Amino acid sequence: MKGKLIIVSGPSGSGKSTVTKLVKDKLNIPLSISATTRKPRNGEIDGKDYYFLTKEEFQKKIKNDEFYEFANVHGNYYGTLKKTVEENLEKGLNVILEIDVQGALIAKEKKKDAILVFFKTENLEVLENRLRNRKTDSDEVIELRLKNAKKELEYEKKYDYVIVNKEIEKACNDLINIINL
Ligand SMILES: Nc1nc2c(ncn2[C@@H]2O[C@H](COP(=O)(O)OP(=O)(O)O)[C@@H](O)[C@H]2O)c(=O)[nH]1
Ligand SMILES: Nc1ncnc2c1ncn2[C@@H]1O[C@H](COP(=O)(O)OP(=O)(O)O)[C@@H](O)[C@H]1O
Repeated sequence: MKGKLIIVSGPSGSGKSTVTKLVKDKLNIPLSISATTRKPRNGEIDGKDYYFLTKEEFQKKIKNDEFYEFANVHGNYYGTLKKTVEENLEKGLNVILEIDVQGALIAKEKKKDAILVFFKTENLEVLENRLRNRKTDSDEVIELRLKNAKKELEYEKKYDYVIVNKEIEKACNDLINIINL
């Protein structure tokens, strides 16, 4: 049997990385590492958090048709490599992609039975507090992410499930239940 493709999106700061990492560990789902032209944050490791590429390297991969999907998000390119998705699904492994709303719709077009899960916080104030407390981004970057959050929230209705991330443990269980449906 082939694996399931689960796609997780949500505004920056909604907690999708935190919850997805915990769920992947718990269910033994392999990591799917995206490529990006964003600069690494403190503590981020190339080949673990992302494949950090130059714009030229990224564009070469676009030209060589290496991406399952890609998009420009908050001013940088992000993309999922085809091999990350296709090899694992063929092996019968579930794949979780944590990607933006544009990429999610591209992936859903390609694989109609993909399950789309949208993460959000109770309100924008909580989102802003989480982004500020994370201390990974400058004020300018946070402002842009909050501005984009309002647009991203309009995509919620296109998703199969919505998780309001209040308690981490509850959000993890919600995601596990969706995967196991
Ligand atoms: N389309 C697409 N989006 C991605 C991919 N990888 C990450 N993203 C999205 O890019 C956005 C920014 O990610 P990141 O810079 O890590 O910031 P964060 O969301 O604040 O943790 C998020 O919405 C991610 O879901 C990818 O491979 N493809
Ligand atoms: N349920 C939660 N309650 C409180 N803080 C959370 C919760 N989920 C995530 N966080 C924290 O909020 C911040 C943003 O989470 P993160 O997973 O980086 O979001 P995203 O990947 O959506 O940008 C991080 O500092 C994380 O530790």
